Amino acid sequence: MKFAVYTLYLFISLGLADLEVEKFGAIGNFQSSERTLILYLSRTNNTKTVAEMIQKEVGGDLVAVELENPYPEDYDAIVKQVAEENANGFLPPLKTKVDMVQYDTIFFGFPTWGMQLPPPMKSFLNENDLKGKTIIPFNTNAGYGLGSSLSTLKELSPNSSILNELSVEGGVERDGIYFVMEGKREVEVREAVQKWLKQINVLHQ
Ligand SMILES: Cc1cc2nc3c(=O)[nH]c(=O)nc-3n(C[C@H](O)[C@H](O)[C@H](O)COP(=O)(O)O)c2cc1C
Repeated sequence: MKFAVYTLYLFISLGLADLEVEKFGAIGNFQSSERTLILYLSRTNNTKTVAEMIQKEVGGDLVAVELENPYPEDYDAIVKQVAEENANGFLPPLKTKVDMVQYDTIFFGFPTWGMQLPPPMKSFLNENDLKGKTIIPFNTNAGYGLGSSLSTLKELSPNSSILNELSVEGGVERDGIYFVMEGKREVEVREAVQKWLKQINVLHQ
């Protein structure tokens, strides 16, 4: 009898332990996606598409960075304005306001502009306190890489933990190549996003 009771107890506790693990896993995932922000700047929708791919994998809130005074449509004009802003340290005011208290994890997406972090992303880091939060950078560029953007991100968020970035080739607006995240390229980038999310342990293998 004693043995039977003990066996029953063992079964119940093992069962409960199993349940606990499952519950914890589910709640863990749920909470992390609830408290995840996917923030991005995008002019020709390449970085936006990567942001949407990330959201599809991990959930979270997708927010575009928008300016109070939008940049000119003309490519040469925006290049000139961004170069001036970078040289003067001008931080363009943002229309986008985010209550950061609700987030622990911030996917931080931007195109490379003038081999730097675009001024609106510098504005965002200046306007918002990301202390104690995890920042996960992602980027698209015309094939020249990230330039100084990651070191600027680190400088402007000294009290955050910054995970390894994803950087992929996007458009080449200079040459009239705007949106490229379709067909074969979309499939390649989606695979790169999934691989990266596993490497940084956001997705499980
Ligand atoms: C103002 C401006 C400056 C750019 N400077 C660079 C650069 O320095 N290096 C680079 O590889 N691509 C540069 N690009 C190209 C973008 O990084 C690339 O097209 C990116 O995929 C655009 O992302 P989006 O579609 O999300 O706006 C620049 C684009 C713009 C509009």
